[in-house]
Amino acid sequence: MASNKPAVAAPVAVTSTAHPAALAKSAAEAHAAHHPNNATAQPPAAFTYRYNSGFGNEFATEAEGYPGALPVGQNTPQVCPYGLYAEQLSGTAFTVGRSHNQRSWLYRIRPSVCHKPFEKLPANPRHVRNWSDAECEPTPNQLRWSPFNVPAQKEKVAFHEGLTAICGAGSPEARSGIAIHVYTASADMDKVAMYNSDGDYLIVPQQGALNIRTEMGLLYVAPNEICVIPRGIRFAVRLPEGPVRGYILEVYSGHFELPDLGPIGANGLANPRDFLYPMAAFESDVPNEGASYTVINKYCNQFWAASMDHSPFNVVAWHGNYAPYKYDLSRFNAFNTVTFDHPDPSVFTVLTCKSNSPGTAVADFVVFPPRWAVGQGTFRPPYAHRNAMSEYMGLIKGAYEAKAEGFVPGGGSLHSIMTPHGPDAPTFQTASNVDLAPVRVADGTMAFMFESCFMMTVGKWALEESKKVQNDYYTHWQGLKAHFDVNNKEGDKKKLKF
Ligand SMILES: O=C(O)Cc1cc(O)ccc1O
Ligand SMILES: [Fe+2]
Repeated sequence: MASNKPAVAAPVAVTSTAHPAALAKSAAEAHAAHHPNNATAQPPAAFTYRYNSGFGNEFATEAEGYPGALPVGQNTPQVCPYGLYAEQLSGTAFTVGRSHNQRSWLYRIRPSVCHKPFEKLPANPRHVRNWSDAECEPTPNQLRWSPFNVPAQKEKVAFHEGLTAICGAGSPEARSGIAIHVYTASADMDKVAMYNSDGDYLIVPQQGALNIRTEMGLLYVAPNEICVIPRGIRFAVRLPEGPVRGYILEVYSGHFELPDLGPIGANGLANPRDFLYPMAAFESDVPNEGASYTVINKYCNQFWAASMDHSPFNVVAWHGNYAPYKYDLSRFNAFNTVTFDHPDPSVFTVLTCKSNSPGTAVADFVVFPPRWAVGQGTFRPPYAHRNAMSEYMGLIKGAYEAKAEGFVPGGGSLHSIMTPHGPDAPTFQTASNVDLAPVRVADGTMAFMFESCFMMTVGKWALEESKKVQNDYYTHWQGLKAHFDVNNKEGDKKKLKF
């Protein structure tokens, strides 16, 4: 969350065509030694990625070559440096308390208002206008999806065209609820920008890196990294490595923040300094006069388009604490038991979007990273359970510790409120018999969960038309046999067979 101490963050990269991990070779090597699963790809040299670091910091940044583009000591001078326009982007109500207030000041070639009227785009069967529609199904069944197909290059599906709503609840109108999407794409957003009026997007690439141009600058986000594009910020996605697939968590209220650490102390889980924010960069390859740009807006879950005769990525300098950011999941500093029993998965929370009910999240983003398992006398995989929260899970790579098969990278599962689930029969069998030496678990794996207090319905396309729902999912638990023997009154363990 926003720090109470507004401090201008030190840049982590002044000029680089490289990923921050490549900033200092020795540092990168040291990192790689401790984070063996960090397979973050290097971005192409054609783009320059420059970041500041520190979650929720107050940043001040000017595009390279335009020193002094930020006004000094005031936000709205009579005439801004370089003849730029000053524009405020508010991420919270003006009057929100200082610790949670978010806004940025953008200094741009022309203000955002210079566009033609928006026109509504035709309805798309992969979108959901209203999660309470009769065709969205609330279901108490365990649901699992096989991976959605990634379009071929020649199909030319851009990121904004490949958005597919899976499940959700509530509405942007009421500023209450969430949506979970999958995206698949095979083409760059070319002269097209998008923004979401409905809420924040937390994007989890699963296949293929994303080059995301935002109003605040460029982000390179590879699988095993995530990014957050807050409400209203315009962005365009390019695909430097070809076709992509990934997941999106959208929250209709609030913003993501780091979870409180309680007794853990001042450090651990996702550390604030590992969050990277773009430095100012504007689009120089598009002439600002005579160019044609389309801006797509998701507004109350409907898509609209407006044209502009210049690039919306025309911010030469900005300052503030409302901006997109990225985070490398291999930096997650996991905590777990060093004695016994399986802790609740909240111990792996990367980011949370709080509701007004203390301790109950609109949505948590939780990961299951590679780590050591050392619990003694313990059934180590996730336990059988029924939850007061909804659990959507996805897999970036590898294999998830509670599921022997069927849950594959790019696939997903939904276990709704009070829907029973847990380790499948083969996992139970193996984990009940395994030797409890310290072992590495989930090496080469990254599973995640979007956990939410909302009771979600499932979109018609995701449930039926996609044909990706695994109808035999429930059978994976049917092999869980009763071991209780009514005649074994002494509870003699030796008589138990697993
Ligand atoms: O259902 C799941 O696999 C997610 C999960 C993991 C875990 O370690 C404990 C509880 C839980 O819901
Ligand atoms: Fe669960």
